[in-house]
Amino acid sequence: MFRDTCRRPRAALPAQAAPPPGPGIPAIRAIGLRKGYPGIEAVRGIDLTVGQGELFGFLGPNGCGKTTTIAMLCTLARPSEGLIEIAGYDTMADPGAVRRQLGLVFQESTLDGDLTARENLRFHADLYGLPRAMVPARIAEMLDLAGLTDRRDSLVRTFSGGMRRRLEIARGLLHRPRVLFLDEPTLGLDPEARARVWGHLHEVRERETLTVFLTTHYLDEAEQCDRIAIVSEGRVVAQGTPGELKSVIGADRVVLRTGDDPAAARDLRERFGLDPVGGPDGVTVTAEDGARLAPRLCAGLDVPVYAVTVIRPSLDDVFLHHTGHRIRDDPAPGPPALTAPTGGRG
Ligand SMILES: Nc1ncnc2c1ncn2[C@@H]1O[C@H](COP(=O)(O)OP(=O)(O)OP(=O)(O)O)[C@@H](O)[C@H]1O
Repeated sequence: MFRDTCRRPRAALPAQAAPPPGPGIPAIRAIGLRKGYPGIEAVRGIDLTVGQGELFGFLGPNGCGKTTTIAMLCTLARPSEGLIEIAGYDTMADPGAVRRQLGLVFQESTLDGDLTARENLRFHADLYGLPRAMVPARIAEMLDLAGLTDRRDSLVRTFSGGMRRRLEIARGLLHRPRVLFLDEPTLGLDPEARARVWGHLHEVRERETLTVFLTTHYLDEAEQCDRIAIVSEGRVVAQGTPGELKSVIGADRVVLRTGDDPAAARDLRERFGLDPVGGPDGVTVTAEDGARLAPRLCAGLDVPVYAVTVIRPSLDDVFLHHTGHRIRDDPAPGPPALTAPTGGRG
């Protein structure tokens, strides 16, 4: 959550959309980023490179330094050490040019409930100094994108949580930023509202050339990221695509429910060279590619196979492996499982 280190910029911001960064220039580049507060080193040497157009997830347990890092990337807090470039602009040397590149959506709503949706957007357009002639059309475009055109003249305090989030994202995009920072964009929303916010985000990414830097504690949101960095105690401890991160921590598990588990275990050992483990759910083997192995096992065992389940390592397993915590403190949903009933042989 953003605290006092992290305030919205007060000064009016530049009028023109920033020119696009040249090809090959990262949307975000941070080198050796550190930030200390009295008695605590919140960020302890973070390196990050985020490419143009990426949906980048920044995950970590509470208090690991995510918000402090975002505050520095957004020019809202000064690093104790390190270099940051946003679309090639140095945050320290050229903060104005950097802010022109940024859209910010914080955990806590900064909408004015006593203004309408349209008035909130107009206020933001004035704050960012958008050319007056383009404001009505851009506001209409953003309201349309947020699915709020028919509520444009309603007071924001009458909006649901999901509508507010969509309006906040629309507002963050009004001045055509190159990089959108989203701090827990769907926190506290019900599943339907979360799905709509994500639908909105995907549509935005199709329409606008945009890099999204996202923090989330939701597993399904992390799964949608192109790449993820996992932070623990102020450092990046793992980085990669969701698939890469999962493949590093281990293999798939294939669980077989059979008519004769001891015989199946013997077959698995002798014919397939596997190392089966028995349990209440059946016989389990591990494999690099469980989905490919499962049909071979079904076809090759002499005992009847009633069901086969392939369990892949989840991002939650990855998170636990690197940080010692689950992504959420409350029980997370289990990993996606492919269960195929089968007649087997015999
Ligand atoms: N202004 C501040 N003064 C002193 N300590 C701070 C300040 N802001 C953050 N901290 C401390 O720095 C550490 C990192 O905080 P930060 O808010 O960056 O973590 P976070 O990963 O964003 O946590 P959360 O997921 O709970 O929002 C924490 O120990 C926090 O208490």
